[in-house]
Amino acid sequence: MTFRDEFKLLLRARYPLIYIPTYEEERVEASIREEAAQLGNRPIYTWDFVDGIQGNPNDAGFGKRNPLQALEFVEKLPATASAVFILRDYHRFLDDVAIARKLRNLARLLKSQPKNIVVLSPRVAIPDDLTEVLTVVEFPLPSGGEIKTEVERLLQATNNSLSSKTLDDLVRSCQGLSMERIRRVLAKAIATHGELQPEDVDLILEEKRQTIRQTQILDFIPATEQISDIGGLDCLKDWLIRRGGSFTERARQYGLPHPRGLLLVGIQGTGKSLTAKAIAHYWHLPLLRLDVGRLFAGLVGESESRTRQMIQVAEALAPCILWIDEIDKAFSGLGSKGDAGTTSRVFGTFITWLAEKSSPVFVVATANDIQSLPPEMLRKGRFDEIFFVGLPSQDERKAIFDVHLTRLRPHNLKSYDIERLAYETPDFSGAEIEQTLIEAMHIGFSQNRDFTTDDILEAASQIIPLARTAQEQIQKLQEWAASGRARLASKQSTPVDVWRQAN
Ligand SMILES: Nc1ncnc2c1ncn2[C@@H]1O[C@H](COP(=O)(O)OP(=O)(O)OP(=O)(O)O)[C@@H](O)[C@H]1O
Repeated sequence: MTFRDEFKLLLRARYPLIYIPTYEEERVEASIREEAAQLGNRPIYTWDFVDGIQGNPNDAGFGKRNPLQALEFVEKLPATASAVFILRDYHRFLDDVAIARKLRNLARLLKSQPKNIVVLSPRVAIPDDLTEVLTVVEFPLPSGGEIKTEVERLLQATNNSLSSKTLDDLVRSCQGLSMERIRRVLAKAIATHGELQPEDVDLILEEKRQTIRQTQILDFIPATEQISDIGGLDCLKDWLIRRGGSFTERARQYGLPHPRGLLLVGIQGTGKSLTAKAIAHYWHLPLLRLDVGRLFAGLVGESESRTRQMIQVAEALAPCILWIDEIDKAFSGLGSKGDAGTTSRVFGTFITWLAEKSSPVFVVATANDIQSLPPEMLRKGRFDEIFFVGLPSQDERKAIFDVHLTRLRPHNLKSYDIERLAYETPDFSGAEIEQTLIEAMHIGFSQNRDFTTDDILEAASQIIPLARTAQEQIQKLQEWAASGRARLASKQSTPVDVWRQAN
C-alpha cells in the first residue's frame, strides 16, 4: 500500500491520531493537502511552536508557544466540522503529562468527528502511554516517478534536454535521497556548468554516499570481488549463478519473484563477507552494509527509528543488496538482555519487514553463532535459503590457494605446489590461508627473493587455526548443519561428511 492509500484509509476510518516520522515536512504536507482536498476539501490547520495555528485568518497564531492550547483549538471547532490538524515537531511535547492526557481524551472524542490530528516528527519518539492511540504511518522517500517529474521540471526550467538513458541514470542515482536533497544537489550541478549533464551522476552519487554515511548505520561498500574469487562453496555459487538474471525486467515478465535473501552461517573467516560482496558485484547492485552495533548505540528509542530509517533508505535504493554482518550479535539473548524491550521491538520491525517486503532488497545476513539467533529468523519465508559455510575441504583449500596465488603471482603460479599446500593445511579457513600467504611473502621479501612453497608451509606451521582453539563452537555448528536445517555451501561436505566431522 502506498503512503497516500494508507493515509486516505486512516482518514476515512476515522483514525484520530496519526504519527508520521519524516524529515520531509514540505513533501508530506503537500501529500496530506492533496488527500484532504480529495476527501471533500477537508480544511487543513498547521501548528508549530513559533507561529501557532495557521490555516484560518481568524485563529492565526493561536496556541503560539503553547502546545496544550494547540490541542484545545481542536475542540473549539464545531463537532460536525471536518479538519486535519498538522502538528509540527510535536514529538517534543509528548512526554508532558497534560499533553499526553489531552491527546488520549481527544482520541476518544474524535472517533465520532471527522477530524484527524497528524503529528510530524523527524523520528519515532512515542511515550509508552501513547503507543495505543497514535498510529504510525511511514512516509517513503521519493519514488523514481516523483524524482523523474522533478528532474523534468528542472530541465524545462533551464531549457535543457537529456537523452532518456541519461535521464534514467540521473533519476536512479537520486533514489534514496530526500526531495530537498535532490533539489539541492541538482541546483549545485546546474550552478557548476549551467545545465544537467551525464557526469552529474557522480556528483549525485557522492551526495548519496554522504547522506547514507550520515545515517551512521548504513555504509556503501564498493564490491569488486567476483564469484570466481571465492574458492570452493560450489553449492552456494551454483545457487547464485542459477539466479543470475533474476533482477532483470525479463525475469519480472517471466513471472519470477525477486530473490529475497540469504542467511550464511559458519565460523569466522570462511568467506561469508566475501560472498556478500561477490553477490553485489554479480548482480551489479549497490551493496549497503548495516552496522548492527551502531543500530543499538545511542539513546533509548533511537534504535527503532534507525531501523525504520535503514529500511526506508534500503527500499529507496532498491534494487540493492543489504548486508547485515554478524546478525547473531544484534539479536542474541532476546528476552534476557536488560534492554530486551528495544531489542525485541527492533527485531519485530525487522522480521516483519523481512517476511513481507515486496521491494527488491536482497538481504545477505551473516552469522557465526546459530545458538544465539532467534528461531523466528530461521523460519521459512524469511530468507530464500540458509547456507552453512563450513571449513574448506582439501579440494576447497586447493581452490582457495589457487585464487589467492593467481591474484598475487599470476605469472608464476606453476612454481607453487598447491596440492601439497592444501594437504598440509587441514582445519585452515580461507582467511587463515590468506594470512599464511601474507606471512610467507614477508619471509620472502625480508630475504630479497620471491616467496616459495616452503615459505608458505613454514608460515602455516606458525598459525594455529581457529578450528583448533574454538573446537566447541565449531562442533555445535557442525551438529546443527548436520541436522539438515541448512543447506551446505560446499559440494564436498555431504550431510554425512559433516556428521562425521562432528562426531
Ligand atoms: N572461500 C574463500 N575463497 C577465497 N578467499 C577466502 C575464502 N574464505 C575466506 N577467504 C579470504 O579470507 C578473507 C576473510 O574472509 P571473510 O571476511 O569473507 O570471512 P567471514 O566468513 O565473513 O568471516 P567473519 O565471520 O569473521 O566475518 C576474505 O577477504 C578472503 O580473502
